[in-house]
Amino acid sequence: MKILTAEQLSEADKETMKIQDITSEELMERAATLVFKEIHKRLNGAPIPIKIFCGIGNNGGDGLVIARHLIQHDYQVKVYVVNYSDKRSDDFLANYEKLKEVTNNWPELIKEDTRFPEIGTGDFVIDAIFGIGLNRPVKGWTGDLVEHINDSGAFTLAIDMPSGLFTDQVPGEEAAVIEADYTLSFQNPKLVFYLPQTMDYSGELQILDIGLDKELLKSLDAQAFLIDKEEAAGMYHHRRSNTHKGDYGNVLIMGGSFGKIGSVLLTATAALRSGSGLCSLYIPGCGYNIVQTGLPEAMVLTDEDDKMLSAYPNNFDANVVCFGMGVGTEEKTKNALKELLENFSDPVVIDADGLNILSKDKELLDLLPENSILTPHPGELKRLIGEWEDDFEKLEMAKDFSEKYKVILVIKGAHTFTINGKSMYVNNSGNPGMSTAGSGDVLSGVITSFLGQGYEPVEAAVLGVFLHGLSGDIAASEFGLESLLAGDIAKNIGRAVKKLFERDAVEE
Ligand SMILES: NC(=O)C1=CN([C@@H]2O[C@H](COP(=O)(O)OP(=O)(O)OC[C@H]3O[C@@H](n4cnc5c(N)ncnc54)[C@H](OP(=O)(O)O)[C@@H]3O)[C@@H](O)[C@H]2O)[C@@H](O)CC1
Ligand SMILES: Nc1ncnc2c1ncn2[C@@H]1O[C@H](COP(=O)(O)OP(=O)(O)O)[C@@H](O)[C@H]1O
Ligand SMILES: [K+]
Repeated sequence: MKILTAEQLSEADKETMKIQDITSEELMERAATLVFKEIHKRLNGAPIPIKIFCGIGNNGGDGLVIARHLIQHDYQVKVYVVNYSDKRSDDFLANYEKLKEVTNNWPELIKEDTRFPEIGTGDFVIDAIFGIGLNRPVKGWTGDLVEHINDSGAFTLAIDMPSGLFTDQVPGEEAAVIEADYTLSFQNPKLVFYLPQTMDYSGELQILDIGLDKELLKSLDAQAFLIDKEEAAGMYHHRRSNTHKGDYGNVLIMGGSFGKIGSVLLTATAALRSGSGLCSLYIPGCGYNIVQTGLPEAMVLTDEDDKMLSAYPNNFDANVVCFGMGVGTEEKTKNALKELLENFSDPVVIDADGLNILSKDKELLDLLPENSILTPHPGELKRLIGEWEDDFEKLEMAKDFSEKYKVILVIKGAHTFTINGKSMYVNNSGNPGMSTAGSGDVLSGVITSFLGQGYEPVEAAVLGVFLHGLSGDIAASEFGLESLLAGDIAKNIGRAVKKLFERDAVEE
């Protein structure tokens, strides 16, 4: 799904009104009625005190429409108008009038000197204060109200955006932002829902299709692409019957050092579980017995050094090479990476200490074959591209780096970002159980495997990241978050591929 900017979305609102010949009030009615239906489906008439905080713009207008429908369905509703300005929008005013038709219990006005209403932990708060029209940080008494809502402990549902959250910048330290438990956002996801600095504000997320014109949306350039099951399934190459192992890649994984041989084993297991036809490992001598015993399906070549990598096996005929897990950053090992980059012209996958070696000796970056894939976690990324002020600057710096060196960056995290020049892909699978030693090694194996099987490099990265996360989700559902081991992610890749083509119960 496309991630769009606030400007694109409000433009799409306007264009849709023309194309569908509807008023903005009708579009608001449609959008907010969908929200009401979602609430009604879950509350099912329960007599919970509902407190709706409405701004005076169109986000507040949504809140008034939701209030009207809830009141008409006999819910216990109290509406507050947060009067941060006198410039009430037309659709706000129209819906304010309509609300009067269904209740005598008029909205209570909250102004600068008003005592804030008490909010109990058992209340259900609807945040319709600000949406995508926010244009400056929320401070002063409106900020105090936002903090009052946050401190209440009540379940908070944000409409379109948690109030105070911008779509295109990180709120400053002083700014107040609603910490929503759930966000129902209109039409398309917004980038801030997925960035480490801002993702916590939106809580659980649901995107509502409010029927903006499909052709129009198709024509817009995405700020980024959100990768879910549907997008991943579209990238997957089905295996044909008339094939043999030679058709599925011959991957070489160079990694490990004394005490860190397990990392290579995880990468190789993941590569074979992801469908590689042939998988060989190049490791220091000390790992030979461990790897041959741990993974009989893999072939093993050893370096002349017993404890670390010191060379690249130039006579080995692999179609893709992955370098870096557990290798350390010794000078000898740097030479091994240099030899690899000087002798191998197809895209490579570089992970972990391979990245740290590149960061220490940036001249090596110029040797990277075009479309190579680099898989840093945030610490490795900082060493590679330098410090950033905030997540938006990080993404710009990463795009510049990707363009300069013609490489694909896979920035790992709760939502992994794959950056290919100006294009960004945001992963939407995975769970915190995957924050465990070795899960990055598994990811390198999955990506390397797809690259070896002939996927376009960016697809190998994006699909690899998605399946790695989905496999982690399957493993977590079996073992629980705490018990999840990196090896469980590798083991479940096949189930993840099958799941790509299963219909979920909610979709039926
Ligand atoms: N037909 C449509 O378009 C549809 C729109 N929809 C809904 O509309 C929402 C967007 O509505 P919107 O554009 O009216 O902006 P909104 O978020 O309500 O805020 C604007 C107000 O906030 C003010 N303001 C800003 N920052 C401030 C601050 N820090 N502190 C204080 N004030 C501040 C700003 O004031 P000003 O800058 O003018 O002084 C202005 O008054 C969107 O998220 C969705 O929910 C849906 O119904 C679908 C159809
Ligand atoms: N909270 C999380 N939600 C989703 N995925 C996660 C989470 N934490 C970690 N991951 C994934 O697990 C992997 C961790 O990689 P990395 O930090 O390199 O671990 P290691 O170095 O131990 O192998 C990444 O693919 C990351 O996206
Ligand atoms: K809101």
